[in-house]
Amino acid sequence: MLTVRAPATSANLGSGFDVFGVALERPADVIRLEKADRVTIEMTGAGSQYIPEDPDKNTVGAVADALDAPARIQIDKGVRPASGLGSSAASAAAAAVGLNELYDRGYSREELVPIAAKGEAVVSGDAHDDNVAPSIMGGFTIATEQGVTQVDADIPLVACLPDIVVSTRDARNVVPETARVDQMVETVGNAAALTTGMHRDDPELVGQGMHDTVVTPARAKLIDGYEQVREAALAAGATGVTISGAGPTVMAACAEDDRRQIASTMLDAFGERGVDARVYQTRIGGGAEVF
Ligand SMILES: Nc1ncnc2c1ncn2[C@@H]1O[C@H](COP(=O)(O)OP(=O)(O)O)[C@@H](O)[C@H]1O
Ligand SMILES: N[C@@H](CCOP(=O)(O)O)C(=O)O
Repeated sequence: MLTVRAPATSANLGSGFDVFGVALERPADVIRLEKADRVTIEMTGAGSQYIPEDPDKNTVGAVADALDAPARIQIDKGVRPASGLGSSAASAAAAAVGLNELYDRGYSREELVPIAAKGEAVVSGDAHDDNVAPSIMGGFTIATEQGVTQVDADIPLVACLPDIVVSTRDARNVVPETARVDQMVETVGNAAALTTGMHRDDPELVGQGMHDTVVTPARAKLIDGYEQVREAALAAGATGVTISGAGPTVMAACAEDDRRQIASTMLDAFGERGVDARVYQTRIGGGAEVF
Protein backbone atom coordinates (compact mmCIF):
# COMPACT_ATOMS: atom_id res chain seq x y z
CA MET A 1 0.00 0.00 0.00
CA LEU A 2 1.13 3.53 -0.79
CA THR A 3 0.66 6.26 1.84
CA VAL A 4 0.37 9.95 0.94
CA ARG A 5 0.16 12.96 3.28
CA ALA A 6 -1.32 16.09 1.69
CA PRO A 7 -1.51 19.34 3.65
CA ALA A 8 -4.39 21.63 4.43
CA THR A 9 -4.23 24.88 2.51
CA SER A 10 -5.42 28.44 2.81
CA ALA A 11 -6.73 29.95 -0.42
CA ASN A 12 -7.27 33.58 -1.47
CA LEU A 13 -5.22 35.27 1.32
CA GLY A 14 -7.56 38.26 0.93
CA SER A 15 -6.33 39.97 -2.21
CA GLY A 16 -5.84 36.82 -4.32
CA PHE A 17 -9.38 35.46 -4.71
CA ASP A 18 -9.32 32.19 -6.67
CA VAL A 19 -5.60 32.69 -7.40
CA PHE A 20 -3.39 32.67 -4.27
CA GLY A 21 -2.92 29.73 -1.92
CA VAL A 22 -0.47 28.45 0.68
CA ALA A 23 0.25 24.96 1.98
CA LEU A 24 0.08 24.71 5.77
CA GLU A 25 2.58 22.72 7.84
CA ARG A 26 -0.42 21.28 9.70
CA PRO A 27 -3.13 19.88 9.66
CA ALA A 28 -3.11 17.30 6.79
CA ASP A 29 -5.03 14.37 5.27
CA VAL A 30 -3.34 10.97 5.06
CA ILE A 31 -4.54 8.48 2.44
CA ARG A 32 -3.54 4.88 1.73
CA LEU A 33 -3.98 3.38 -1.73
CA GLU A 34 -3.72 0.03 -3.44
CA LYS A 35 -4.66 -1.04 -6.97
CA ALA A 36 -8.13 -2.61 -7.34
CA ASP A 37 -10.69 -3.45 -10.03
CA ARG A 38 -12.88 -0.50 -9.10
CA VAL A 39 -12.74 2.59 -6.89
CA THR A 40 -13.76 2.10 -3.25
CA ILE A 41 -13.41 4.71 -0.51
CA GLU A 42 -13.25 4.28 3.28
CA MET A 43 -13.30 7.39 5.45
CA THR A 44 -12.05 7.96 9.02
CA GLY A 45 -10.96 11.03 11.00
CA ALA A 46 -12.20 14.61 11.44
CA GLY A 47 -15.75 15.07 10.14
CA SER A 48 -15.55 11.84 8.13
CA GLN A 49 -19.13 10.94 9.10
CA TYR A 50 -20.32 13.86 6.93
CA ILE A 51 -18.34 12.89 3.83
CA PRO A 52 -19.84 10.49 1.26
CA GLU A 53 -17.89 7.32 0.48
CA ASP A 54 -19.65 7.10 -2.90
CA PRO A 55 -16.88 7.72 -5.51
CA ASP A 56 -19.27 9.91 -7.53
CA LYS A 57 -19.64 12.29 -4.57
CA ASN A 58 -16.14 12.19 -3.08
CA THR A 59 -13.35 14.35 -4.52
CA VAL A 60 -10.97 11.38 -4.80
CA GLY A 61 -13.44 9.49 -7.03
CA ALA A 62 -13.24 12.17 -9.74
CA VAL A 63 -9.43 12.12 -9.53
CA ALA A 64 -9.29 8.32 -9.87
CA ASP A 65 -11.58 8.58 -12.92
CA ALA A 66 -9.47 11.29 -14.51
CA LEU A 67 -6.31 9.19 -14.08
CA ASP A 68 -8.10 5.97 -15.09
CA ALA A 69 -6.67 4.52 -11.88
CA PRO A 70 -9.12 2.34 -9.93
CA ALA A 71 -8.00 1.74 -6.35
CA ARG A 72 -9.02 0.92 -2.83
CA ILE A 73 -8.60 4.29 -1.10
CA GLN A 74 -8.56 4.79 2.68
CA ILE A 75 -8.75 8.43 3.76
CA ASP A 76 -7.85 9.58 7.28
CA LYS A 77 -9.14 13.15 7.51
CA GLY A 78 -6.94 15.56 9.46
CA VAL A 79 -8.73 18.49 7.86
CA ARG A 80 -12.39 18.92 8.83
CA PRO A 81 -14.73 19.39 5.83
CA ALA A 82 -16.29 22.80 5.15
CA SER A 83 -13.49 24.45 7.13
CA GLY A 84 -11.95 26.89 4.66
CA LEU A 85 -8.75 24.88 5.00
CA GLY A 86 -9.03 23.04 1.70
CA SER A 87 -10.36 19.83 3.20
CA SER A 88 -11.86 18.49 -0.02
CA ALA A 89 -8.74 19.61 -1.91
CA ALA A 90 -6.30 17.85 0.47
CA SER A 91 -7.89 14.47 -0.30
CA ALA A 92 -7.98 15.23 -4.03
CA ALA A 93 -4.33 16.33 -4.01
CA ALA A 94 -3.25 13.22 -2.09
CA ALA A 95 -5.16 10.99 -4.50
CA ALA A 96 -3.67 12.69 -7.57
CA VAL A 97 -0.10 12.37 -6.29
CA GLY A 98 -0.61 8.80 -4.99
CA LEU A 99 -2.46 7.36 -8.00
CA ASN A 100 0.02 8.99 -10.40
CA GLU A 101 2.76 7.06 -8.61
CA LEU A 102 0.79 3.82 -8.08
CA TYR A 103 -0.06 3.58 -11.79
CA ASP A 104 3.20 5.16 -12.98
CA ARG A 105 1.33 7.78 -15.05
CA GLY A 106 4.35 10.10 -15.19
CA TYR A 107 2.62 13.46 -14.67
CA SER A 108 4.62 16.33 -13.13
CA ARG A 109 3.34 17.99 -9.95
CA GLU A 110 2.12 20.98 -12.00
CA GLU A 111 0.31 18.71 -14.46
CA LEU A 112 -1.48 17.04 -11.54
CA VAL A 113 -3.08 20.33 -10.43
CA PRO A 114 -5.94 20.45 -13.02
CA ILE A 115 -6.49 16.71 -12.50
CA ALA A 116 -6.93 17.18 -8.74
CA ALA A 117 -9.14 20.22 -9.42
CA LYS A 118 -11.69 17.93 -11.08
CA GLY A 119 -12.36 16.69 -7.54
CA GLU A 120 -13.07 20.26 -6.39
CA ALA A 121 -15.64 20.63 -9.16
CA VAL A 122 -17.58 17.73 -7.63
CA VAL A 123 -18.14 19.60 -4.35
CA SER A 124 -18.08 23.33 -5.11
CA GLY A 125 -19.36 23.40 -8.68
CA ASP A 126 -16.12 25.05 -9.85
CA ALA A 127 -12.77 23.48 -10.68
CA HIS A 128 -10.80 26.20 -8.82
CA ASP A 129 -7.09 25.33 -8.50
CA ASP A 130 -6.09 27.56 -5.59
CA ASN A 131 -6.30 24.82 -2.91
CA VAL A 132 -5.06 21.81 -4.88
CA ALA A 133 -2.05 23.73 -6.27
CA PRO A 134 -0.39 24.42 -2.88
CA SER A 135 -1.44 21.05 -1.47
CA ILE A 136 0.39 19.33 -4.35
CA MET A 137 3.30 21.75 -4.85
CA GLY A 138 3.81 23.28 -1.38
CA GLY A 139 4.72 26.87 -0.46
CA PHE A 140 2.88 29.88 -1.89
CA THR A 141 1.18 29.35 -5.24
CA ILE A 142 -0.30 31.64 -7.85
CA ALA A 143 -2.77 29.61 -9.93
CA THR A 144 -4.03 31.20 -13.16
CA GLU A 145 -5.26 29.94 -16.52
CA GLN A 146 -1.63 30.05 -17.66
CA GLY A 147 -0.55 27.54 -14.99
CA VAL A 148 0.91 27.61 -11.50
CA THR A 149 3.80 29.72 -10.20
CA GLN A 150 5.25 28.38 -6.94
CA VAL A 151 7.43 30.13 -4.36
CA ASP A 152 8.91 28.46 -1.28
CA ALA A 153 8.00 30.87 1.49
CA ASP A 154 8.28 30.77 5.27
CA ILE A 155 5.62 32.80 7.10
CA PRO A 156 4.21 31.97 10.58
CA LEU A 157 0.41 31.68 10.57
CA VAL A 158 -2.45 31.15 12.99
CA ALA A 159 -5.57 29.38 11.67
CA CYS A 160 -8.58 29.63 13.98
CA LEU A 161 -11.43 27.27 13.02
CA PRO A 162 -14.77 28.05 14.72
CA ASP A 163 -17.45 25.44 15.22
CA ILE A 164 -19.48 26.88 12.32
CA VAL A 165 -20.05 25.18 8.97
CA VAL A 166 -19.69 27.25 5.79
CA SER A 167 -19.81 25.28 2.56
CA THR A 168 -17.65 26.60 -0.25
CA ARG A 169 -20.62 26.35 -2.61
CA ASP A 170 -22.73 28.66 -0.38
CA ALA A 171 -19.86 31.10 0.16
CA ARG A 172 -19.31 31.37 -3.59
CA ASN A 173 -22.92 32.47 -3.97
CA VAL A 174 -22.34 35.65 -1.91
CA VAL A 175 -19.31 36.85 -3.88
CA PRO A 176 -20.18 40.20 -5.53
CA GLU A 177 -20.50 40.08 -9.30
CA THR A 178 -18.76 43.41 -9.86
CA ALA A 179 -16.08 45.58 -8.25
CA ARG A 180 -15.33 49.30 -8.63
CA VAL A 181 -12.14 50.51 -10.31
CA ASP A 182 -10.79 51.96 -7.03
CA GLN A 183 -11.27 48.51 -5.43
CA MET A 184 -9.48 46.91 -8.37
CA VAL A 185 -6.55 49.33 -7.98
CA GLU A 186 -6.35 48.59 -4.26
CA THR A 187 -6.51 44.82 -4.86
CA VAL A 188 -3.70 44.90 -7.42
CA GLY A 189 -1.51 46.85 -4.97
CA ASN A 190 -2.24 44.47 -2.11
CA ALA A 191 -1.69 41.37 -4.23
CA ALA A 192 1.66 42.75 -5.41
CA ALA A 193 2.71 43.56 -1.83
CA LEU A 194 1.74 40.07 -0.68
CA THR A 195 3.67 38.39 -3.49
CA THR A 196 6.78 40.46 -2.72
CA GLY A 197 6.37 39.60 0.96
CA MET A 198 6.34 35.90 0.12
CA HIS A 199 9.58 36.24 -1.83
CA ARG A 200 11.19 38.05 1.12
CA ASP A 201 9.67 35.86 3.91
CA ASP A 202 8.35 39.15 5.29
CA PRO A 203 5.22 38.77 7.50
CA GLU A 204 4.63 42.55 7.56
CA LEU A 205 4.31 42.80 3.80
CA VAL A 206 2.29 39.58 3.56
CA GLY A 207 -0.10 40.80 6.26
CA GLN A 208 -0.50 44.18 4.57
CA GLY A 209 -1.28 42.44 1.28
CA MET A 210 -4.04 40.32 2.86
CA HIS A 211 -6.36 43.33 3.01
CA ASP A 212 -9.42 42.98 0.74
CA THR A 213 -12.57 45.08 0.39
CA VAL A 214 -14.36 43.07 -2.31
CA VAL A 215 -14.95 39.41 -1.41
CA THR A 216 -14.03 39.26 2.31
CA PRO A 217 -16.67 41.72 3.64
CA ALA A 218 -19.45 39.82 1.83
CA ARG A 219 -18.33 36.51 3.28
CA ALA A 220 -17.60 37.85 6.79
CA LYS A 221 -21.38 37.99 7.35
CA LEU A 222 -21.41 34.16 7.28
CA ILE A 223 -18.96 33.93 10.21
CA ASP A 224 -20.37 34.90 13.61
CA GLY A 225 -17.68 36.92 15.42
CA TYR A 226 -15.39 37.49 12.41
CA GLU A 227 -14.88 41.25 13.02
CA GLN A 228 -14.22 40.79 16.75
CA VAL A 229 -11.72 37.99 16.14
CA ARG A 230 -9.98 39.98 13.43
CA GLU A 231 -9.65 43.06 15.63
CA ALA A 232 -8.42 40.98 18.59
CA ALA A 233 -5.76 39.27 16.46
CA LEU A 234 -4.54 42.59 15.06
CA ALA A 235 -4.36 44.05 18.57
CA ALA A 236 -2.28 41.02 19.63
CA GLY A 237 0.26 41.72 16.88
CA ALA A 238 -1.06 39.96 13.75
CA THR A 239 0.31 41.65 10.63
CA GLY A 240 -2.82 40.78 8.64
CA VAL A 241 -6.05 38.83 9.13
CA THR A 242 -8.49 37.45 6.58
CA ILE A 243 -10.92 34.62 5.89
CA SER A 244 -9.16 31.41 4.93
CA GLY A 245 -10.65 30.14 1.67
CA ALA A 246 -14.41 30.37 1.80
CA GLY A 247 -14.35 30.29 5.64
CA PRO A 248 -15.15 29.87 8.44
CA THR A 249 -11.44 29.61 9.42
CA VAL A 250 -9.93 33.00 10.22
CA MET A 251 -6.26 33.23 9.20
CA ALA A 252 -3.65 35.55 10.72
CA ALA A 253 -0.09 36.18 9.50
CA CYS A 254 2.42 37.18 12.15
CA ALA A 255 5.97 37.22 13.44
CA GLU A 256 7.08 33.98 15.09
CA ASP A 257 7.22 35.46 18.61
CA ASP A 258 3.61 36.69 18.50
CA ARG A 259 2.01 33.47 17.29
CA ARG A 260 1.11 31.90 20.63
CA GLN A 261 -0.48 35.10 22.00
CA ILE A 262 -2.47 35.66 18.80
CA ALA A 263 -3.74 32.08 18.90
CA SER A 264 -5.11 32.38 22.44
CA THR A 265 -6.57 35.83 21.73
CA MET A 266 -8.49 34.55 18.70
CA LEU A 267 -9.89 31.61 20.68
CA ASP A 268 -10.98 33.98 23.47
CA ALA A 269 -12.65 36.34 21.00
CA PHE A 270 -14.74 33.52 19.49
CA GLY A 271 -15.45 32.30 23.05
CA GLU A 272 -16.83 35.71 24.03
CA ARG A 273 -19.37 35.32 21.20
CA GLY A 274 -20.30 31.87 22.52
CA VAL A 275 -18.61 30.15 19.56
CA ASP A 276 -16.36 27.14 20.23
CA ALA A 277 -13.21 27.07 18.13
CA ARG A 278 -9.90 25.29 17.72
CA VAL A 279 -6.67 26.87 16.69
CA TYR A 280 -3.64 25.72 14.67
CA GLN A 281 -0.32 27.45 15.26
CA THR A 282 1.19 26.73 11.89
CA ARG A 283 3.29 28.16 9.03
CA ILE A 284 3.68 27.79 5.28
CA GLY A 285 4.87 24.25 4.58
CA GLY A 286 5.66 21.73 1.84
CA GLY A 287 3.38 19.87 -0.58
CA ALA A 288 2.08 16.30 -0.66
CA GLU A 289 4.55 13.60 0.38
CA VAL A 290 4.55 9.93 -0.60
CA PHE A 291 5.78 7.33 1.93
N1 LIG B 1 -12.50 13.63 0.40
C1 LIG B 1 -13.24 14.64 0.85
N2 LIG B 1 -12.79 15.38 1.89
C2 LIG B 1 -13.53 16.40 2.39
N3 LIG B 1 -14.73 16.75 1.93
C3 LIG B 1 -15.23 16.06 0.89
C4 LIG B 1 -14.50 14.98 0.31
N4 LIG B 1 -15.23 14.50 -0.72
C5 LIG B 1 -16.38 15.20 -0.75
N5 LIG B 1 -16.38 16.15 0.22
C6 LIG B 1 -17.47 17.12 0.46
O1 LIG B 1 -16.95 18.42 0.22
C7 LIG B 1 -17.57 19.36 1.09
C8 LIG B 1 -16.49 20.13 1.81
O2 LIG B 1 -15.76 20.84 0.88
P1 LIG B 1 -15.68 22.41 0.96
O3 LIG B 1 -17.06 22.97 1.19
O4 LIG B 1 -14.93 22.87 -0.23
O5 LIG B 1 -14.87 22.63 2.29
P2 LIG B 1 -13.36 22.89 2.53
O6 LIG B 1 -13.26 24.36 2.62
O7 LIG B 1 -13.03 22.33 3.85
O8 LIG B 1 -12.65 22.25 1.39
C9 LIG B 1 -18.43 18.58 2.05
O9 LIG B 1 -19.76 18.66 1.57
C10 LIG B 1 -17.92 17.15 1.92
O10 LIG B 1 -18.92 16.18 2.15
N1 LIG C 1 -11.12 30.34 -3.98
C1 LIG C 1 -12.06 29.48 -3.33
C2 LIG C 1 -11.34 28.75 -2.22
C3 LIG C 1 -12.21 27.85 -1.38
O1 LIG C 1 -11.41 27.30 -0.35
P1 LIG C 1 -11.99 26.29 0.73
O2 LIG C 1 -10.82 25.93 1.57
O3 LIG C 1 -13.03 27.02 1.49
O4 LIG C 1 -12.54 25.13 -0.04
C4 LIG C 1 -13.18 30.33 -2.75
O5 LIG C 1 -12.86 31.31 -2.08
O6 LIG C 1 -14.36 30.05 -3.00
